[in-house]
Amino acid sequence: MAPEIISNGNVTSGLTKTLSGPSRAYVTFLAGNGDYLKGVVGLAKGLRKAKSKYPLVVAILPDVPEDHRQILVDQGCIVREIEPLHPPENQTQFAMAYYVINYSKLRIWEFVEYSKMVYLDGDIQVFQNIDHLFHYPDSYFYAVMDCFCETSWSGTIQYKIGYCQQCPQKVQWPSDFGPKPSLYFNAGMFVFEPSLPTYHDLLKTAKVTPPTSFAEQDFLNMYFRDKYKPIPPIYNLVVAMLWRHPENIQLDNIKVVHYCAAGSKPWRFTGKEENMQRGDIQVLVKKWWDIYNDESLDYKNTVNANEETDQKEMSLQQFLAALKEVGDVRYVTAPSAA
Ligand SMILES: O=c1ccn([C@@H]2O[C@H](COP(=O)(O)OP(=O)(O)O)[C@@H](O)[C@H]2O)c(=O)[nH]1
Ligand SMILES: OC[C@H]1O[C@H](O[C@@H]2[C@@H](O)[C@H](O)[C@@H](O)[C@H](O)[C@@H]2O)[C@H](O)[C@@H](O)[C@H]1O
Ligand SMILES: [Mn+2]
Repeated sequence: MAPEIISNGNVTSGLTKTLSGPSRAYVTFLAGNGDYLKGVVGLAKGLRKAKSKYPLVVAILPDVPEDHRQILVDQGCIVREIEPLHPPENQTQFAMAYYVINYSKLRIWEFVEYSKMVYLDGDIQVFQNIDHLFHYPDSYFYAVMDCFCETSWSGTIQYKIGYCQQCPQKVQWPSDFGPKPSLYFNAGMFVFEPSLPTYHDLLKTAKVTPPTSFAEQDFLNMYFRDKYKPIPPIYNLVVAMLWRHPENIQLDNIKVVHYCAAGSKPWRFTGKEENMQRGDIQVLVKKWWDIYNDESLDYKNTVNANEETDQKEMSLQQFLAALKEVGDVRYVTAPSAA
C-alpha cells in the first residue's frame, strides 16, 4: 500500500507502519499491591513458552508498587502506568465489589502505538500460541461468549429463568420478555484496535452510562454490540464452562484458560470452594504452577539463550565472510594424532 502524501509534503504514518510493519502486542491490566502480580508473571512466562512473537504490555494503576513494577520489567514486560477510571457514582452492587477498578481497563484504547492488541486478564494463562488472532480482519471486536449460569449472575433475568446463550435451546428466551439478549462476551480476553477517537468516545459514553453488576464487561458489551464477533471458547475457557456446559468444551483443544470461577485463581488456590476438587480444575491449576515455577521461562534466562544463539549466528556469519575474503581455502588434513 503506497503511503499517502498529504498537502504539506509530510508522509502519513502509513509509511512508518509500512516500513516498520504493524505493531502488535498482548496487553494485560494490573492494579493494587496484592497477588495478581503472580498472575501477570505467570501470563508473561506462558506467552514466552507458547513462543508468542509479540511483547506483553502491562497497564498498571498508580498503586502498583515499585518492586512489583521491577519484577514485571525483569520478566520482559512493557510497563505502562495508566490513570484510574471510575464509573459514574451509582448505588449499583457490582457482582464483585472490586470490579469498580476494572473500568480502568478502558485506558488501553489509548495505546495507539499498537495497531492491534490482544487483551488478556491477569488470571488467564496461554498454553498454545495464539499469535494468529492478530491476523483477524480489522474493525471488529473479537471475544469469547460468556456463560450466565454461575451464582455471580444470580441478579440477572437470564439466571432467574435459567437461560444461557451457551445452550439457548435448553430454556428458550420467553417471547413476552422482548428480544433475546444480544450475544454477550467475557471481557477477560478480546482482540481490539487501539484508537484515540474510540478511546474518547468510550470515556464520554462511560461517563453517562449507569454501572451494572459486571462493570466494564457490561459496558464493553453494550458499546461494541454491533462490532462483536464471537470466537471459539478455545481462546478463553471460562473454567465454569467445565461443569456448566461440558458439551461445548474439548479440553485437549483449549489454548487459553481463564481462572475466573470462585476459588480457581491458581496463586491462591485452596481447593475448598465448590467445584475446586474436580480433576480437570486440579490439572489446570497444576499446569499454571508448572509454568510459573519454570525458571527456564524467566526472561533473564531466555534472553541469554537468545543472545547465545545470536552470537553463534554472528560468529558463523563473520567466519564465512572472512572465508569469502581469502578466497578458496584448501583443507589440509593433519595426520591423526592417534
Ligand atoms: O486486585 C485486582 C483485581 C483485578 N485485577 C486485574 O483485573 C482483572 C479482572 O479481574 P478478575 O480477573 O479478578 O475478574 P474475573 O475475571 O475473575 O471476574 C484481573 O485479571 C487483573 O488483571 C488486578 O490487577 N488486581
Ligand atoms: O469486571 C467484570 C469482570 O467480568 C468478568 O468476570 C466474570 C464473568 O466472567 C462471569 O461470567 C463469571 O461468572 C464470573 O465468575 C467472572 O468473575 C471478566 O472475566 C472480568 O475480566 C471482568 O470484566
Ligand atoms: Mn479474569
